[in-house]
Amino acid sequence: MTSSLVIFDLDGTLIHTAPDLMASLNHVLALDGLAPVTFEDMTWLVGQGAKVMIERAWSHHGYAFAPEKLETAFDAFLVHYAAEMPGHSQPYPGLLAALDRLEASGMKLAVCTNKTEALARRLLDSLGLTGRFAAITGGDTFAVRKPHGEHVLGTIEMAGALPANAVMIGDSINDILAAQNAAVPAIAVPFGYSDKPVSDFNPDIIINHFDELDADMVRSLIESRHTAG
Ligand SMILES: O=C(O)COP(=O)(O)O
Ligand SMILES: [Mg+2]
Repeated sequence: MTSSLVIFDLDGTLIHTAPDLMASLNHVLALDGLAPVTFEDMTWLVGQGAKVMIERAWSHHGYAFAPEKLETAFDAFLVHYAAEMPGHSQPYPGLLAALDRLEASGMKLAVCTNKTEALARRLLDSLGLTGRFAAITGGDTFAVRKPHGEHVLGTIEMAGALPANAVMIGDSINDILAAQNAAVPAIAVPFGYSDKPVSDFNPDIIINHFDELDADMVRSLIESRHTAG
């Protein structure tokens, strides 16, 4: 039988990265003399990768930018963000124990993030976590990214699992929609970066802390999907 697969979003789900993302974004904004964004703003700036984050911050400031400026700003962001890694970024409380529990039950783990794959790998490397995941895919790994279901399905395939045995855990509407588009059960966490309550996205279940996540929960979500047809 194929192993179950638990797929994690990265920013705001596995790792609390917003302070470092914000520092690098504010560095880029300052290059154009723009005011910094606040931590509150990060709840709607994060989710579609760094390029969209920069564009959203520019629009927020009413900054009329030429599209070619985006590549320069993105490069400046990458240099700043990668240089500080892992900075203040840390796994959320209870995460490492939850990964241990799932692995001990024979489950595979994967990461499906809209960060670029290189940045995601670098961050996970810097925290000593890369080896725990059967697959790590980013917003640039495939032709599409979350909320597209193919990003989730591609991650499942790379991890050597089957959609019928997978669940997705995330903090934003992109994660829950991507799971729904891939027809896999969705677990939402309310402690990440979302400007709307995660209950608005109709996940199958919400966990408030990683202490709640175990193999029984994953199995019952997968089984309930099968009985529901
Ligand atoms: O960095 C982002 O904008 C999104 O990253 P995530 O998909 O890991 O939440
Ligand atoms: Mg996220």
